[in-house]
Amino acid sequence: MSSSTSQKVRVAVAGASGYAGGELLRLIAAHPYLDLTVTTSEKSAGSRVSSIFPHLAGIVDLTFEALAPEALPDRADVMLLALPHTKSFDAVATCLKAGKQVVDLSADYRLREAASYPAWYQATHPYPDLLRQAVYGLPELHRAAIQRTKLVASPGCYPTAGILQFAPLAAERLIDLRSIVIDAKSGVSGAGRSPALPYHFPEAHESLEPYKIGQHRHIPEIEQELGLLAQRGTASSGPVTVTFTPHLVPMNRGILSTGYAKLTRDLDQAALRDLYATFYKGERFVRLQEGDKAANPRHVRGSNFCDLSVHLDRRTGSVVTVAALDNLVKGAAGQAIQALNIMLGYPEETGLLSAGLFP
Ligand SMILES: NC(=O)C1=CN([C@@H]2O[C@H](COP(=O)(O)OP(=O)(O)OC[C@H]3O[C@@H](n4cnc5c(N)ncnc54)[C@H](OP(=O)(O)O)[C@@H]3O)[C@@H](O)[C@H]2O)C=CC1
Ligand SMILES: CC(=O)N[C@@H](CCC(=O)OP(=O)(O)O)C(=O)O
Repeated sequence: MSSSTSQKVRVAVAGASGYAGGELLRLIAAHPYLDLTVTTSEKSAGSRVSSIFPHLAGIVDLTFEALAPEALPDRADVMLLALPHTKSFDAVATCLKAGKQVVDLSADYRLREAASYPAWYQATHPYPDLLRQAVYGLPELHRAAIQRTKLVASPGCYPTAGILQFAPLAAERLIDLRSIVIDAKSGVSGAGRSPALPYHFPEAHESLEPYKIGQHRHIPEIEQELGLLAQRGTASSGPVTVTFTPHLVPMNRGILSTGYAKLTRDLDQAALRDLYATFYKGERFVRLQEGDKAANPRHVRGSNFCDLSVHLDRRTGSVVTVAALDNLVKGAAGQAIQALNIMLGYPEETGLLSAGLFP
């Protein structure tokens, strides 16, 4: 592999003016084998990237373009799509038809069943056949399939935390799979750059607000992936159900996800920790906390790490798991680049190994 410009892979980012798009631009600029050639935005077409993202001045020297998906394949080898939900349905189909590799950051190709989309996204999936090609882009669970596919559906931010924090327990069926409760908190950037009133500074600051209780569209994503893990090697695990309550917290970025479940076997703290250490052995972007320390979003801000901790609540026979990640990095752009590295055959951590910002 070489980092010379002539051998770089040309990358287009659609939806580049949003928060996830901007984070993709930042990470691509630091990547030795990727060359950003196209940045799309309708509203900011004609503006310099640095005028919309001043932190990228001197780093990204491009202008936003209002390009239809049909125009992307001529200008790049791979496509990263950071468009709103339902806006990627057609864009993905167009890029695949042109023979390109795609990583889609929206939810449009995350759910295996087309029948789930009307209920959770108020949309009929127009390409159920393409759903069967899509690989859920969580490298820690689907690395081999990501390597082979042309379409990665990059996970949502909350599901990345919720799935990673329960995966070892679900895979070994050590918990009651219908007792999972996830109480998660997200920074405001999770809602994108043009959010509704509750996300504006005077409404979100000094506040803590639960929302979409029991109805959030990330529920089927978490249940799908934990269910697949629980079914591995058994026909009789039954469905996974998750009670999920997201909260908006007055941080710019970061997710803290605290999960609870009833243990089905008598395990001590050391056995729980061993289970997680074994499951995530060799995973570069999952960090298991030492001792009884809980994961904390302060330590992952700006980085691609997901920090995890697992705690026994002996008195109630429950396990408490904690996950912390940056919603815009491991929860979005970093994870997308991690998957792209795998698709392209680069070392998975290429361009992603910087530490978070502290304090
Ligand atoms: N924010 C986060 O933490 C995470 C986001 N994601 C996903 O990434 C995607 C982008 O999210 P985010 O960056 O937060 O959102 P933003 O609202 O910040 O950005 C949306 C982007 O899409 C473009 N866009 C908006 N409407 C349309 C449309 N109708 N057709 C084409 N382009 C449009 C915007 O361009 P324009 O300048 O023209 O308005 C902008 O570039 C979403 O699918 C989201 O689910 C995934 C994980 C985490
Ligand atoms: C704080 C906030 O509003 N967060 C968003 C989730 C953002 C995200 O990662 O999810 P998607 O990629 O599926 O959009 C929400 O609750 O809808």
